[in-house]
Amino acid sequence: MTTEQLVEQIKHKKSFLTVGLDVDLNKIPKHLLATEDPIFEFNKAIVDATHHVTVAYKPNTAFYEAYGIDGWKSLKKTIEYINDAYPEVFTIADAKRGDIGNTSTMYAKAFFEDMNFDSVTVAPYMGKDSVEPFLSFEDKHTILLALTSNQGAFDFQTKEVDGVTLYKRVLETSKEWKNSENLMYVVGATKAEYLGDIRKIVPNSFLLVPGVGAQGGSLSEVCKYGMTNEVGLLVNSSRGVIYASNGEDFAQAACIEAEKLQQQMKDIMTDAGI
Ligand SMILES: O=c1ccn([C@@H]2O[C@H](COP(=O)(O)O)[C@@H](O)[C@H]2O)c(=O)[nH]1
Repeated sequence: MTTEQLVEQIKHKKSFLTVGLDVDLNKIPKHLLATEDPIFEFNKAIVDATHHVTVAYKPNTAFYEAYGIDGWKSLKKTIEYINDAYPEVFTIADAKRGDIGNTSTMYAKAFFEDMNFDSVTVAPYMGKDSVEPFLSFEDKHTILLALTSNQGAFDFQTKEVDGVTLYKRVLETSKEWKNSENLMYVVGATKAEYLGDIRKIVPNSFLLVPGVGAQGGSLSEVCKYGMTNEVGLLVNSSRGVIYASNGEDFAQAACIEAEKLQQQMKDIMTDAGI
């Protein structure tokens, strides 16, 4: 998917909501456990109930890898279902990969070719040759971790190295890499106050912003400092949407939560004249 198609979808749906498909078999409704593939059945119901207000789905691969081969099959079935039934929706493999060049090429093939995701999250700290293999895929997007939502972000990312804050160095340096137009960045919603500085370095790049909902980040603060005139944000909520209920009404409850977030996004976009 091109960035233009993503922007079109955002304007059409008046939404920049990303729903995180972080499926934990201990949290899903009990009646689904009797089905052949409970993870897929859960995801399908969530996607069918929320796609009208959602522009991206973000399965975190950890939640599938934890179930071994069966989990990986459920992930593949999920992405195939989204791509077939809702091809306009952007897909993100939250895998946080990155390795020496030839290994990164194999990671990129796994997510872009075999799984056919639109994007994958990548850790930047092995540097240019670990990221460029992802960037070479046309109409695919690499989402580099910049300033993460967790407390541990303060251990390294906000520290100064040679007079430059590390996350700022990640942003500045990565802009010089080959095909850097295919780059997006992760910035946690819990770090909204940093978004002004981040936008000085990457004024137009899309930012994937996890951390609203369960982690307590504020949607309005994120938009105040991080929104561009084409929105430029994909704001993620995982647990806050998908576990709104663990009863038989789980999909309907997820729909209600997703629609609430979309309504707030629509209001913010309208106020900004988008
Ligand atoms: O900085 C980061 C990077 C990734 N994540 C991931 O996003 C979701 C958030 O889930 P919630 O349930 O909405 O808290 C999850 O997959 C994280 O691994 C993040 O939270 N922060």
